[in-house]
Amino acid sequence: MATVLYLDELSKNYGSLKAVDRLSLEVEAGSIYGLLGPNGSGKTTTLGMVLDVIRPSNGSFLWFGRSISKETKLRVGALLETPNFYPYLTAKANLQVVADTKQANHRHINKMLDMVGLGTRSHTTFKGFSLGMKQRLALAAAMLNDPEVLVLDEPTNGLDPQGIAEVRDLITRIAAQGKTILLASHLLDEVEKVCTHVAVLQSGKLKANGPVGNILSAKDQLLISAEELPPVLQLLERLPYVVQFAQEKSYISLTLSEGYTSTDLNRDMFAQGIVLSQILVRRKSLEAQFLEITQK
Ligand SMILES: Nc1ncnc2c1ncn2[C@@H]1O[C@H](COP(=O)(O)OP(=O)(O)OP(=O)(O)O)[C@@H](O)[C@H]1O
Repeated sequence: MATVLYLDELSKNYGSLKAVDRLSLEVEAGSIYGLLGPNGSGKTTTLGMVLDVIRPSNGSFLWFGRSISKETKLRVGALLETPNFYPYLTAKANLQVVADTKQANHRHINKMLDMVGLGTRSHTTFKGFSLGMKQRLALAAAMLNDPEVLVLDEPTNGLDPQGIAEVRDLITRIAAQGKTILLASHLLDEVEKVCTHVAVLQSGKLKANGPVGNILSAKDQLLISAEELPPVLQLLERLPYVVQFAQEKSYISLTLSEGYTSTDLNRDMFAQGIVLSQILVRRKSLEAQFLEITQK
């Protein structure tokens, strides 16, 4: 996979505050890369630096293997905050204005309005739009010159649940067209639902990064008990899908490989003549995992 964006020890200091502290990461083509972190963790500053609106204090970054330039900027669309569209112009007229400033072809406008689900509302004035529709129009504007990469800062901020669902769906549809998306969010479940990769930031520092499934997958823990624990422990040794187990007083806690459930375990125990008296699933919340990562 080609590397779209490469950050090498990128840093930004505001006086003594290290807003972004030696951040290194790689965004691969076709990924939906989430920058996840609480307010003030440096997400917006990072996006600002790679979009050339904030000057880094140290470190460097490359887009498509090159320093940022007019040419690389044309390949990256951005949505940093809800843009100021003209309230009394229609959705279509607003996109015409944006197309002119970006020197993008007007023939993409209808296609983009359709893509963001505003095709039938192209003649509605911007002021009549819900917040979700405004955000979708902003995404259409960012996509007008057909960039390979979209950079989005908190794209669902302030939206109601329906607006959130629409924008998230739109992001995954855009990615399905082969675009790369870099998305900053403080919402764990947003990153888990939308992103393929994640970098967890805290106080400007990278705490963890990798595929979302590796970093944020909450493995359920099973708690089981039986009248006699030794035969259970012996069988657990032999079951290939048991990742780890430990006896805790009168019960055993364990985790299973991806794709296996308590039903598989119960069936295999029963086949060996073991009747489990209790099976409990203890779900590890994403929040608990996030705390684990950020407290490391
Ligand atoms: N222009 C500035 N001058 C001084 N400090 C700044 C400036 N911009 C950001 N900061 C500080 O840098 C840190 C990182 O801010 P940043 O906006 O990048 O975080 P964030 O993760 O995007 O948070 P949020 O979601 O609240 O925007 C914060 O402590 C913030 O107060």
